[in-house]
Order: sequence, then structure tokens, then C-alpha cells
Amino acid sequence: MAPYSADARCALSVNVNKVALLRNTRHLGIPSVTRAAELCLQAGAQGITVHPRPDERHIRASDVHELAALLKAWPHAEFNIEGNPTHNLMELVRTLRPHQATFVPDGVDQFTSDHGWSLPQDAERLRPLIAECRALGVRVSLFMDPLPQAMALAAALGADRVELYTEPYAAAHGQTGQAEQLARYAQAAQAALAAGLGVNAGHDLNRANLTDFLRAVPGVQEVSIGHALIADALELGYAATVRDYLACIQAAQ
Ligand SMILES: CC(=O)[C@@H](O)[C@H](O)COP(=O)(O)O
Ligand SMILES: NCC(=O)COP(=O)(O)O
Repeated sequence: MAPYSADARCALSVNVNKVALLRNTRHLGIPSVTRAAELCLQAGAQGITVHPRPDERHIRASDVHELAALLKAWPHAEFNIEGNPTHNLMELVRTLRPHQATFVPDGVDQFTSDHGWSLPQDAERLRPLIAECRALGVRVSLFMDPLPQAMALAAALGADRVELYTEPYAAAHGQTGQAEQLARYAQAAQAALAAGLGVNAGHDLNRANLTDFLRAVPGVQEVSIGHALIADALELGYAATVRDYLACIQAAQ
């Protein structure tokens, strides 16, 4: 894994879960998930993220296969598949070998992702699954709360990166607790970098809070953004929305 360089720009990976959620409310196949991904890539997004949950409430296994096929035409873009590796994630990783697998400790019926892995408690379950992904050439990112003391444990498991769960920061943005949250995330990122891990971030990031986060938290290589970005795209269109988010990232460089 190449170490993070200060001049590396943070990549935008668009999570298209919510396009699938809308698509699934009728049997018409619209809005198209692959078309949404293609338009976001054409506008400059550096990757596509999906979280195919076991109940297929939004992204279905068929979507994941179709997106993998689409991304073959975008060699510089990355495919990030999120999920719980003890549920349905590994079958997709073994078959499709995405650039990155993000391990998320969600339960089957969970409303949305709302916490990271508990280390060392989860360590021994994760270790062989991380090793299998790496043997397949798939980068592993662990979805983590911003706990500095957990970062060395994540690295010791063989993870390549952590994804900092950013909902607590997003909830505090624009409030009195914003600076305290940013300090938490900066400390966690510094601990991750010191442990040789790459740093990703995601959950409830949006155009209002993204630049402040990237200015305060060092070394973020990738943000995966879905809910707010797709909501913005309903108003602005995919291309203009992606360009706005890229501008938010650029403003922090
Ligand atoms: C792991 C994470 O924070 C999100 O990527 C998650 O995929 C959101 O899932 P829903 O889109 O089902 O809320
Ligand atoms: N890993 C975070 C992600 O992919 C999207 O999260 P959100 O922007 O939908 O909250």
C-alpha cells in the first residue's frame, strides 16, 4: 500500500444505494443504478460504492454484478463493496474482486450503519476474512468509530485502511460540539496513519460539512457519500451534484 502523500487528493466514491431504493418501489427498472453510476463517473467521481444488505432493501446482488461490468470501462475508477463479511459480502468479493471491501458490523435488520467494529472483541472473527480478501488482491477497509486506541489493533489485523464513521461529526456540524468532534477525528486519523493505515471516511457527509471535515482531518484518501449526494442529485442532477462535491473536496486541498 502506497503511503499517503500530502499532495494526494481525496477521492469521491458515490454510494448509489438510494438510487436502488427508489428503483425498487416499482417493477419498472427506473431510476437505473448503472446509469446513475455512469453519469457520476462521467462527471469526475473517482469511484462507486454499494452496500448490498442481506435483505436487498436497495442494492441487489444483480446490481453489484452489473456495476462491476460497468466499471471495467472505467479503469481509473474504484469499486468499493461494503457489508458484513459474516453475511453476504464475501461471496460478492470472491466472485467480483472489487478494488476495496469495506467491512461494516451491521446486523441483518439494521436501519442503517451506526457503529464501527469493536476491537479486540471482533478481531479473531475478522482476521481470516481480511487475509482472504488480501489474498484475492482486494484492499480491506474496516468501518470504525474515531477511537485512536483502536487503530493499531486494526492494522495488526492486516487491514489496509479504516473508514471513519462520520455521523457523530455530521450531527455536530454547525453546533457548539463541532470543534470537539473534529479534534476526535483528527486524533483518530493521526493514529491510523501512524499505524500505517489509509484513512477513508463516510456516513452523513454532505456539501455543508465535507470541506470542514477534510480541512481538519489529515490524510483522508476517500470519502464515500450516498444519501445526501443522491438527495442533492434529485434537485441538481448527477453531474452538477458530483461537480459540487468535487469542489468541496478541492476547497480543502
Ligand atoms: C457504511 C455506511 O455508513 C454507509 O455506507 C451505509 O452503506 C449506509 O447504508 P444505507 O444506505 O442502507 O443507509
Ligand atoms: N460508507 C459511507 C457511504 O458509503 C455512504 O454513506 P451515506 O452518505 O449514505 O450516509
